[in-house]
Amino acid sequence: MAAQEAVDSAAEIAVDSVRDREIGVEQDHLDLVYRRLEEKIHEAEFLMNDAAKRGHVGTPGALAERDAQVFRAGIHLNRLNNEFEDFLFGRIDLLRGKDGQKGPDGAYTAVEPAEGAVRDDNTADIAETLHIGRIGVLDADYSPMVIDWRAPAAAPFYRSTPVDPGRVVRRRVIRSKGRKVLGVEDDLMRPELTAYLDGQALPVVGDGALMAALGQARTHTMRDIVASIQAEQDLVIRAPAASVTYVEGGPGTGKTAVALHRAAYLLYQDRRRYAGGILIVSPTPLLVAYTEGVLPSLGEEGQVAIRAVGSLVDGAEATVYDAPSVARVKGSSRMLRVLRKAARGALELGPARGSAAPAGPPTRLRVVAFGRRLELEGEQLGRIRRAALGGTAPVNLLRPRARKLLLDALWEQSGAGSRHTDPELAAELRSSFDEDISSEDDFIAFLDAWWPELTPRRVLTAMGDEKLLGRWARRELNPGEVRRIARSLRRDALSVHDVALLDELQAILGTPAKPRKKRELDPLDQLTGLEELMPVREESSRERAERLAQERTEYAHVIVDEAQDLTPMQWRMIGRRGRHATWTIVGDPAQSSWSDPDEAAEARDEALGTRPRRRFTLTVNYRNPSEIAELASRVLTLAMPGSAAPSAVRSTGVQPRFAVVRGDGMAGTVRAEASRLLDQVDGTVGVVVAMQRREEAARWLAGLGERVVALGSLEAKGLEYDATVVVSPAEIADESPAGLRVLYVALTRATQQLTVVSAERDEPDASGMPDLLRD
Ligand SMILES: Nc1ncnc2c1ncn2[C@@H]1O[C@H](COP(=O)(O)OP(=O)(O)OP(=O)(O)O)[C@@H](O)[C@H]1O
Repeated sequence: MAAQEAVDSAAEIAVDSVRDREIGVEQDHLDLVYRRLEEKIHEAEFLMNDAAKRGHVGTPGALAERDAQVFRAGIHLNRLNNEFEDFLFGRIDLLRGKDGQKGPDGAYTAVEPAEGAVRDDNTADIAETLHIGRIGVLDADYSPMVIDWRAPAAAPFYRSTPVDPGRVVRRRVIRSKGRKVLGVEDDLMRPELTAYLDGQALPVVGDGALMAALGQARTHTMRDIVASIQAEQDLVIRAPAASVTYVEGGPGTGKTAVALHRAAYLLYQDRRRYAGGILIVSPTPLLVAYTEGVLPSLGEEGQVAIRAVGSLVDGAEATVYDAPSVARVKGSSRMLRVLRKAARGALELGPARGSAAPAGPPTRLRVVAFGRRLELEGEQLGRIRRAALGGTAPVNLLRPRARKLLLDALWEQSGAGSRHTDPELAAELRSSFDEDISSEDDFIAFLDAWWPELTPRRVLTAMGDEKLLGRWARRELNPGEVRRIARSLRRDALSVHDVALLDELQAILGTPAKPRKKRELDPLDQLTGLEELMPVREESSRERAERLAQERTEYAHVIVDEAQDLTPMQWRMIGRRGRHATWTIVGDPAQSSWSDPDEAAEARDEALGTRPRRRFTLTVNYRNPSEIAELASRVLTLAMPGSAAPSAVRSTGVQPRFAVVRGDGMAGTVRAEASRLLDQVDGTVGVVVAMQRREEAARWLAGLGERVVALGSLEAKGLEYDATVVVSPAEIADESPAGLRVLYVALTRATQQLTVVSAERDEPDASGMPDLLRD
């Protein structure tokens, strides 16, 4: 026994010394890279100082040049400073390549080994070593010291697998913090080979980087996966941007991670094109907050807007949830016809409350022309309104047409047209008639009240009146639906579905062209003309991102995460933001909380038009251990018979735990289970309950600290925790028509441990397992 221990400990010491040596090798390289980076920072600072000096010259040309230099140097400095932290993370050791050509990044381009690179006795020499990082760094001779992870030469780091290794022999992930290398993890892509580097056998350290990454404790923010992107994910990230890239995959297959890395890749690959902005649409503000840090960690911030689907309309923010029966109607494309009717109907309500004009629609137009009184009323006005609304333009933009039709009717009533036979004279008279009437106060007041400028909010509020909505929705909704929708629109706050309705209304109403506001100038600058030459204050990248997000209504590329949840009305809203865009759509039909997937698919296809689709499927579950994945797959079988769950990449040996609510009630049981998990894991614990219990669940957990959160089932979308407590599967499943799929989402959030708490309605068996989860 003692002898065996001595052998084991000798082996451990040997492994440790190889590890230390290899860490030292990478440390040497990192030191060199830092030295080079410091030189570059000095260069950038010199550029900035030099540019500042030129500012004293004062000619417009020198100032413009100074601005350009400061801008470039500022970007450079910013990137270098930001990306110093943990920016070198990978290395590949490669066999000699087929073509012997170097690509633009200084690395050899061939993916396949040259003939003879592997000798007959299965030995080979390493011909090239590449380091991969968040940015590329060249040495003074333009040889690559670090290759940007998005460059073509870095692709083998991600693509190579033991099945299809290409030139890669060893793939190494380097863990570093600031200037210090902390560890290395190797994967051998050609384990059958004995490879030599500089005459020495190639050492191998660790059990592989992926497992190390997956086992880490979770925090409340997502980490990038740049060091361990897997081959099937890499294919999606680097897929050409053309048309529509469609990615499906079960829970935990990395869809969100892939979507974020793809945004960074697209920017790297064609920054000019994506200056038009990339929009990432996320289902909830929680998921936005969870994923927000990933792009900055990849060195990208300014061009990408991540927005929750309930925050896509400026000035509107979804803060409440609709009951499933209300959501089902509001999200459906039936609402389109209701909104068109409502937008037209709301014209008849007269001026907005609070405006100077008398309340209610005016019934009579009275003006004086050629010394006589002209009047339009009743049916005549109704006819004119209907004729004006026959136009195809948005309702607010039809106002000039309505004005013209009113003037036509008044002109006809005046009889002046028949008094002049000379067409030129008649036209002149008509134009001065129009001008006189249009500037009359009575006419202006009438038009404002009779064809008020409508805002989406005003129409939506009007739809809260059950009688009016009943009239506008007569052909589309039944009386029960009208009652429920009207009631939901009478509350102060908006739901995610209301936001899509507002956006649709904006499209139906249109925005009348406003005169452009002139920028206010400092009077002194105006006198000296200095204003033109002053450089604009530099924005921080966050300010810039916010400004772009506000100014922008259309994007060059749109990425939709959790696309399976979008309703037809939401697809229309997002479609308007990407009319000329290329798209990446990421989703999993099995996790859809929308009750009519076919209708949503139709709306999606309409939003995407006829652009060709490129489809990818992700097949490996990186989040859940097999023990949790197996349990969740039972619900998948109920929710979507015949569909396959992704295969879990690891197992922990810890089975899900089943607890049953007993004497002390649900609050006590859930609190006790959450506390237990807090003791067992280092990271976060999520407690998922039916939507109706969200608030009480937060109270159950009061005082347990920040590592634990309570979530409604719909809020859990896309998030993950070290451990989860899923409370009453039956309650979650019964809450909506898509309840089983929502339960599937809830059960697939944990990276380590899952506890299921059952109440009476779950019909638990003797072991506490609820009916829905039994095999
Ligand atoms: N290649 C990888 N290396 C390391 N971690 C990975 C990798 N791919 C995915 N992960 C991790 O797996 C987890 C799940 O990823 P992600 O949330 O992107 O999956 P998803 O497909 O969007 O899941 P869901 O559909 O359930 O929301 C995350 O913690 C992510 O960091």
